[in-house]
Amino acid sequence: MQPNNSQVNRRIATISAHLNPPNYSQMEGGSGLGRANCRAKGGSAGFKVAILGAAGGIGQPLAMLMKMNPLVSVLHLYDVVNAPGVTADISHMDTGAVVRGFLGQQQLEEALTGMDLVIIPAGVPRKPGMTRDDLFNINAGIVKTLCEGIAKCCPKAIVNLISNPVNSTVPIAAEVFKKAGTFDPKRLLGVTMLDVVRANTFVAEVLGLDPREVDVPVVGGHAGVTILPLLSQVKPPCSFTQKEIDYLTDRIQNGGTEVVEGFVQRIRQNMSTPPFYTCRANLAGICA
Ligand SMILES: NC(=O)C1=CN([C@@H]2O[C@H](COP(=O)(O)OP(=O)(O)OC[C@H]3O[C@@H](n4cnc5c(N)ncnc54)[C@H](O)[C@@H]3O)[C@@H](O)[C@H]2O)C=CC1
Ligand SMILES: O=C([O-])CC(=O)C(=O)O
Repeated sequence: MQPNNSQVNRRIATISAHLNPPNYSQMEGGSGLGRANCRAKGGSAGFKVAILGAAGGIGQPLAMLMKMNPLVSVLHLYDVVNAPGVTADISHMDTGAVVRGFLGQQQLEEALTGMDLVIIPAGVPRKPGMTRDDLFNINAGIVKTLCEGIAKCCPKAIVNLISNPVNSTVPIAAEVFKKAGTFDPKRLLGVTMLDVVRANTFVAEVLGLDPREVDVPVVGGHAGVTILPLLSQVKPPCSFTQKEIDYLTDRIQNGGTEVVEGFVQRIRQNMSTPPFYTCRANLAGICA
């Protein structure tokens, strides 16, 4: 059956709304997006998510996973390089979320306005021989600027910080939000789930179990000795010899270094970020 004129006009309006999104900062007094303006393609409501650093090794597959997530209706991809190409690619996926790209600091505020969740993998990753702390000087400044934008444009958003050193970037974000009067400890999360994932894997190997059946609580931070696996609290309940405890603690605390050092050859050959590491960090972001 042929669509009638009004149906055709509605379809054209929908397509042009996706291609030419409204200027959010001028809507609703600049106080954020209304639900009615945040529908996914097909019309379902959902969360508005921004990824800052979306063109990087973590950002790109994270963008893909978010585009696959049925809870997400609007996905904003921001980076200082390559955002248009990544946005075009991700937007071709046949899932509901509307994807929009933002390039460079002049578009940061537009990328952030009205967001419910902001995930930050922006910054530099470490190379073999570096500690996460070696990233502090450069990543601290990046995170500070991005968080100032969040405080201004989406002060109620939940913020997931992936950029390292997480032990320091989270306090930096907290200080920025305190200064702006928007700090809420329940809404600021450092992404450390990768430590839990590694702990589950290594403990399952020692116990001879399927990792999906193992739950190891890990507390503390996300670097070396600040990563504290609670091996006395493992589910299912079990016990370890001192040798096993030493082995597991060391392996869990240095899992990131194991990956970074292991890919020295890959980096020399200018190959991209290792796939499992990327995927796990992204799952960590989603689960945090
Ligand atoms: N918390 C965790 O579990 C994990 C954290 N990481 C950390 O995540 C960060 C990103 O790692 P990768 O994606 O592998 O690095 P990458 O170098 O592949 O990507 C970083 C991206 O950030 C962008 N960027 C740089 N400055 C920016 C700015 N001012 N605004 C917006 N975007 C900016 C870059 O253009 C690039 O696209 C690193 O600091 C790394 O250490 C990595 C793995 C796990
Ligand atoms: O170790 C790194 O540099 C990246 C990271 O945080 C991890 O893999 O846990």
